[in-house]
Parts: sequence; structure tokens; C-alpha cells
Amino acid sequence: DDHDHAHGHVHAKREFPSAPLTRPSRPLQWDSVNIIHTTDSHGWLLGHQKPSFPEPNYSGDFGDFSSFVTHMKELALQKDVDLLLVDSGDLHDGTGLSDGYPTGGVDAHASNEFFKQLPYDLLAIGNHELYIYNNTLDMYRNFAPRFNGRYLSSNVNITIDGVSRPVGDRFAKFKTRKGRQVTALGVLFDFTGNDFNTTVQPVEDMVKEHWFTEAIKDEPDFFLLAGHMPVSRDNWPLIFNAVRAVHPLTPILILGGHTHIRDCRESLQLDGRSMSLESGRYMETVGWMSAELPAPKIHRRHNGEDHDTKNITFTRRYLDPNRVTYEYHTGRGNFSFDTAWGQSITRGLEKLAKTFDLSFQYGVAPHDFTLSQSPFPSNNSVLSLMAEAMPVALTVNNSRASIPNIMITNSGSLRFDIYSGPFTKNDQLTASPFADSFLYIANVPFSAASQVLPALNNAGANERRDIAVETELYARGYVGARYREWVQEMYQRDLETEGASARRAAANLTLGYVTTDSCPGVGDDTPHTPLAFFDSPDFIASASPEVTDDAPIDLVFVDFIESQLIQILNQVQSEKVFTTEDVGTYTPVLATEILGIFAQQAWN
Ligand SMILES: O=c1ccn([C@@H]2O[C@H](COP(=O)(O)O)[C@@H](O)[C@H]2O)c(=O)[nH]1
Repeated sequence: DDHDHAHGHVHAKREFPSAPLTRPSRPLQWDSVNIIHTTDSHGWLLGHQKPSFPEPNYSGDFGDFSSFVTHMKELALQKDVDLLLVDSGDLHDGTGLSDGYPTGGVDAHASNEFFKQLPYDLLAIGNHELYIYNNTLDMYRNFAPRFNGRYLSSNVNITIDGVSRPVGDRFAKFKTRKGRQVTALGVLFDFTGNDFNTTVQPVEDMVKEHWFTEAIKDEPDFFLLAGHMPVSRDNWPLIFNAVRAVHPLTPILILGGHTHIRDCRESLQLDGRSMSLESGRYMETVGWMSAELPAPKIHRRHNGEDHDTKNITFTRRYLDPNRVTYEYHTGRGNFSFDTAWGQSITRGLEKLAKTFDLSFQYGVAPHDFTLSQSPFPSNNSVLSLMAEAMPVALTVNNSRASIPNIMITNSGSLRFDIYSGPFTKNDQLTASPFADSFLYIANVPFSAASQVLPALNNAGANERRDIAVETELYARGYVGARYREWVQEMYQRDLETEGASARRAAANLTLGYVTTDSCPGVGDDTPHTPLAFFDSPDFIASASPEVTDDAPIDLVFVDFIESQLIQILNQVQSEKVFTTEDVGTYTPVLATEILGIFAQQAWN
């Protein structure tokens, strides 16, 4: 159907992505309550724009997503069912749209204006909203008010003028279009890496709060628990159990996030009346949940029907956000898909990219550099590239340049692959989005400095981590290992499944996510072949200088790892107890600038 029923006029046809895309495998299952879910979008609102797979799978932009949501809302009306739009947080740190703002600006302020243009029914705060006080303040002042009580920060406060208050609201109670009464929360995992004057209350304490007890006291038709907290291996059971203690049968729908994976658990406590879903990262996934919930209680009571106790039928699907997916599920064609609203969002995002000069070119990347599809160290590894780029970029106009050094950063500071071809400001910010500073400790004997990286990696390496270190790192937000584990598993499973590669070849599948989760049936909307996977260390360093063991050198490191680094330095030597007093600023060059400076020198 290429006639635009929604707006009565035909829009210009949008170009398809440069590579042909596989269509979804089957229509979505619609039930009485349906949810479209986004999480960990991190500023990826212009879609993934590179032509190499898997990037085209995720090429839909936020304007396309807006048109998709509009058409899905129309379908929900036609089907006379509920459809909610939910986000689980982390809107900051990830692309030029969020992080390419001019000096004096606030991270993600401009990109969040586009988020505000979508009809979200519920949103939860993420840890990336809390690394910098001004970002949190912006969410409080400029973001939360747009959502009229539906931007939730159940356990997160900001202190303004000495008064601590929720960034959004603690909970929300609302009615769906079909009259279902909803009680909603928006919870953050036990994050400890937040800035001064923001607070995160442990989930364990939150469920003991008076407001919490009051909020869940009356029985709604269902609980909608959004949160920036993984659906596996985290604290959802604490909230679930607190609700279940009061309401043994009320349906509970959980929408989580944070680990960047596609994940689903059909029922946290095997009670058949709950389900949890997590929908990936970077607008690489749009999640779909459907639940066959009974009619609103108020209608049932009116009809004299009994309390419903049966297991609930749930489904889930992980959609690749692109126009082929969106058009398939909305029954639209390339001429009838775009809404005027969606197109204006696309135009606005393109204008913002221009204003931020995101296509400014630093050089031409000679080939692809990946985070996990190539071994570390290797020519094709982003981490190896960073190890090579740090000594170049951090010593520009630096009076300490001639002093031998070792430069260390955390691998998690690198967030995305670099593709061959023009390397732009946007590419720089997608690969390295954190505006972190580089610090140094002078006169560290080489014999001690050279032990820091291996010691950090021992402390961080999966197999050797002790529980206390693992817990501390997790609380500070380190979840890269969980994502890597997930991608590794899908690759390994494929290698170990007999005939898998022949079947893939026969089906001509493109690269992408191949999810296995704890819910029945296949979750991925579009079948793919998994990406190759190579593991990497948690921390990386520049090449060691060729000096004697007792030579004093500069130990340079990114500020994000300061406390761990000092702790480790004091473990590997006993000559001196180092403290923050020994730390100075090494250079004004920020982590976000390193790859651009390197590219200007090496790739021009
Ligand atoms: O200044 C910073 C802030 C964060 N990081 C890295 O980000 C992750 C947390 O990101 P999620 O999206 O919440 O997983 C943290 O583990 C660090 O690896 C950083 O490097 N610098």
C-alpha cells in the first residue's frame, strides 16, 4: 500500500540503505497489551550509517522510528488493543549527536529534544545520565517535565540548592487507552559511579521505603517495571518479590537495560504471570513484548467475572531497526511509510549533525578496526589503534613529551568499531565518546609502572576476578564483559552446531545478532549469521619505553580509572604509598580527541 492514509498526501520516497536488507521472518504477535521498547540508545538517533554489515541492519533513524510508532499506534487502534512505548535509559554518551556539542553545551541536551518528540508512555533513568552533574540537572530541568510524571527515577535523586529530590518521579499510576490501571516504576541498578550531588539508593533499600509500600499497595491491572537494570543476574527479583508479597497474581511486565544485550526471562519466579525483556543497545534493537492480559478489573467486576489466575501468554521479539523491518510490520511501502512528523525529526537530526559539524573529516581510515571481530593485539583492533594513538595525541604541545611514559586506558572507554573510509568527527565520537581527562604520576620507577597493566587486567580478567572486585567494578558500571560474553556465546554456539554454517550459507544470511535467551521460540525478528568474536583485556596500554628498571617514568592514565590505578600501583610496589596528591593533569587533550588527532597525522 503506497498511499499515505495517515496524512492524505504522498511523501517523497526515502532512499533505502545502501545494502539490501533481509525482511523479518514473520509478523509480530499482537495481544491485548503490547509494548515497543528501546534502551541504551546512547545518542544513536541518526541510525547506523556505514555500508558494511551488520550496520545496515540498524540503519533506521529516529524519524523512521517515529513513523513506525505512529503506524503501530494506528494498528493498535484498529485491533482495539493497548500499545505502550517504553524506554529504559542511557540517552547520553555515544555519538556526535549527543556528544559533539560546542564548548559550554550540555551532553545530549540537543539530541534529547528529539527523544522528547516521541509519545513515550514511560521512561527510566540510566547510569549515563549520572556521570556528570550538569547532565543530570538537564534531565531534571529540561527532560523530565516534558513527560508529565512518566520519566521515572525511583531510586535516583539530584541535590539542588542543598535539597535532594528525585530527578524524575518515583512512580507513576496511569490508565491505558483500554482502561487498564497501571502502576509503574523506573529503577536504576546499584550504581556507584555517579557524580557528586546525585544519589542512587540501593534497590534493597528502595523496596523498604514508605513511598514504595504505598505505591504498590492498591492492585492495578498490571505492574509496569521499567528500569536501567539487566533482566538477568541483577536485582529485579527484589522488586518482583516485594510486589508479589502483596499481589500474588497481578501481572508484572519488566523492561530492563544496561548490559546492551537482547535478553528475556519468561518469569522471574516461575509464576507464569510475569515477563522481562531487555532490548540491546545503540538503536540496534527495538524490543517487542505482547501479553494476553485479561480485560481491566473494573470491567470484569462489572461483568461479575472471577479473579484471573491462569498463566499469561507472553511473546517477545527483537527487531532490527531499519525501514524494511518497520515497513514490513506496519504493512506500509516506501512511499507510504514516512509521516510528516517522522520526516521532520529526520530533517532536524540532519540539521543538528550539520550544526555540530559531524562530517568534519580527520582522515581516511585505511581499513576496518573492530572491538571484538579481530584479535587483540592486531592491526585491525580498535584497542590496538588506541594504544598506538595515545602516545601521538597526548604528547602534542606537551612539555613532558620527552619523558618516557606508559599510557593506560580502560577498554570500555572504546565503544564502537571504526570502518574503512572517511573518519569523521561523528566516527571519532562513536568510537570514543567519553570526554575524560588524562592524568599522570611522575617519577614512577619503570619496574613498578610496567606491572600496573598486567595487574589491572588480572584484577579485571573474567576467570581470575575475585567476587569483591567483580562486584565493585559492576557497581561502577563496568558491564562490557557481559556484552562480550553474550556475543562470544552466539559465535561459539554457531561454531559448535553441526551444519549451522552450511545452513547459513544456503539461506544467504547477513551478519547480525543471533540471540538465545530464556524465553520460548526464536526471539530475533530477522535471522542472521553471528559475528566473529575475539576476547580482549579490560585495560590497554601504549608500548613500554626501552629504559632500565629503575628509570623514573610518567605513568599516564585516563581519569575514569584513577582510584583503581592508584590502588594497583600501591600493590605492585612498596617503596612509596601513592595518593591522589601525586596525580596531575597530563594534557588538556581529552579522550574524545585522541583518535582525531592521530588520524590527522597518520591517515591524511
Ligand atoms: O567516563 C566514562 C564513563 C563510562 N565509561 C565506560 O562506560 C561503561 C558503562 O557504560 P554502560 O553503557 O552503562 O555499560 C563503563 O564500564 C566504562 O567502561 C568510561 O570508560 N568512561
